[in-house]
Amino acid sequence: MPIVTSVLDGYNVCIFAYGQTGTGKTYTMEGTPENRGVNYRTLEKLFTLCNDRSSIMRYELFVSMLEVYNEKIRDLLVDNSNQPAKKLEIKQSSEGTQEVPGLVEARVSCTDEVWELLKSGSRVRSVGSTNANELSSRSHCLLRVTFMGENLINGQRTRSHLWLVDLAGSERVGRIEVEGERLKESQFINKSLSALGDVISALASKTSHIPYRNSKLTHMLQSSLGGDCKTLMFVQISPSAADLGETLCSLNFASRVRAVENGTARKQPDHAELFKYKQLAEKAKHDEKETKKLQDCVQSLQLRLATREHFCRSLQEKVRDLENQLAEERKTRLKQENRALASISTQGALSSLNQAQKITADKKPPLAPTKMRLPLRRITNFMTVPSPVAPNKTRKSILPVVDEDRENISRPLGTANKGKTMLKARRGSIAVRATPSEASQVVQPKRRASIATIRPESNANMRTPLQSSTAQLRTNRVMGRQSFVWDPQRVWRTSRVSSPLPQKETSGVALVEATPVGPRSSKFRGSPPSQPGSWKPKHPTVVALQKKQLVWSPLKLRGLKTNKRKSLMST
Ligand SMILES: Nc1ncnc2c1ncn2[C@@H]1O[C@H](COP(=O)(O)OP(=O)(O)OP(=O)(O)O)[C@@H](O)[C@H]1O
Repeated sequence: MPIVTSVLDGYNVCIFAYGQTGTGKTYTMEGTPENRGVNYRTLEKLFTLCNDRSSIMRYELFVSMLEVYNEKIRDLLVDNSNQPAKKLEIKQSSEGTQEVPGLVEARVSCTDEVWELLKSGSRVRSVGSTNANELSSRSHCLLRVTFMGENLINGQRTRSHLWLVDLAGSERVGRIEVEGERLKESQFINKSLSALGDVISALASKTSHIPYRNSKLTHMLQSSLGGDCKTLMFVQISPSAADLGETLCSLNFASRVRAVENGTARKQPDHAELFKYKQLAEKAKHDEKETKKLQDCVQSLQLRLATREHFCRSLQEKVRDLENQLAEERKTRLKQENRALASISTQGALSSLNQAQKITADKKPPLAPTKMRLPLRRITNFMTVPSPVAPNKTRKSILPVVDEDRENISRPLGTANKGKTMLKARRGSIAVRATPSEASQVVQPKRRASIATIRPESNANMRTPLQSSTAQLRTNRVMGRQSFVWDPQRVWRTSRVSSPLPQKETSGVALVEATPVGPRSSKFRGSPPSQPGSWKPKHPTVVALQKKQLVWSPLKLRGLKTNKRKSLMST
């Protein structure tokens, strides 16, 4: 049987018996133990072929058996004697095949197992007694054998079905004289066979619509009748001349079936395997989409990273520029500080040299300057009267200082002068202390301005122009030379040189008036001792002009010498 071999090759095969009732359809399909029917022989042949191909192919066989009785599907392999029959429905799978969910599929490995199953199913099948057949089949019996094949060489899998169908016999209701339940069964049988005839006619005429769903039988055999399967039909006819009409009908039906061309049969791949491959393909597609999304995300992150790197590079360049600028500014400032220190050291050296010369001349030990000094500022003949109130640091320094340790304080003229009311020429030294911010930037020596004045200590209300000027400067925060600007952060230190002039209270004013006031006044203004030798200035540069009662300064001394020369030359 070549058609049976096709099942093992992966083709769907359908073998069914059609004919008048009592003509031997069941006998042909099932047979007897002595004369095996098509079902047994087919399965026997298939098992033989499976054994022959065992080195190449591996098969698994599953047997299902059902009947369509009165347009109802019933599983014949279920022992439902004690339970009501479970209702089964035909469903179309995703692969386009018709499946009956819940149908028993018994795995068989040999012919004997199949035979036992067929016998058990046949016992359950609905039969009835009619005038034509004592054990007439009142239903369509369908035996489905599923073959799961796997090629051991290439791994190809197939899943094919073999349908072995024993149709109920067509019969004339009036002739067989059935009533009641048998009449109803005959009507359903004739209706389903008529639907089968319509499907065959539609398939033969190649119409667009094939009425498969007009009956459970045609619906179940849809893929076997009009699909890509191989179909074989047995036509059972009666040899009796009385059944000539039914015989002609059966032959006409067989002629239509023979005219049906379904096209080339195709191998049926394992749909489960195909479904698995489909799932793998869908998963690969999904993974590809995810990969594309991740690639887009990575690309956007790379763009953001590149943007941030560019921004960081620009910031680093800015920082580098600022560092270079800061370094240049530091260099410039360092140069300026070096220049300032050099000039200060030069001036300090000159002043020290002058002081050393004078000390040598006076044979006095030089005063050891404890701190670096700037050139003495120009001293004006204005001196402010210290205010009795506001005891701040600056004002305190203006008050008469009696500390003998202060280097700029003139020594007292004698103990006899203590307690006497007399005008004393005083010199105020104003020291400037650099603010912390300035000290951190530029190292500048403490500045000191020496101011000589004469002020009667007894009368604090009297003010000389110098005092008024000092007061005014204190108010205006401007003091000394024009280039000397008052800085509140600095501390002024004034020291006074007591004037040795024993003058009256009003003589201070006269003395001050007699003091030459010019744009270039001497740096130190003090009163010389009243008697030569009685007073010796502590500071060598401070010389008081006693006779003229003027504040003495080296510059003035130089000017006086020049004027004396000029006057001598003129005389
Ligand atoms: N070729 C045959 N050789 C011997 N007996 C046969 C043969 N064909 C049929 N019979 C006998 O005829 C009787 C009816 O046969 P069978 O039941 O197979 O008919 P049927 O077509 O299936 O009827 P129904 O359609 O009503 O089921 C049976 O008793 C069977 O043994």
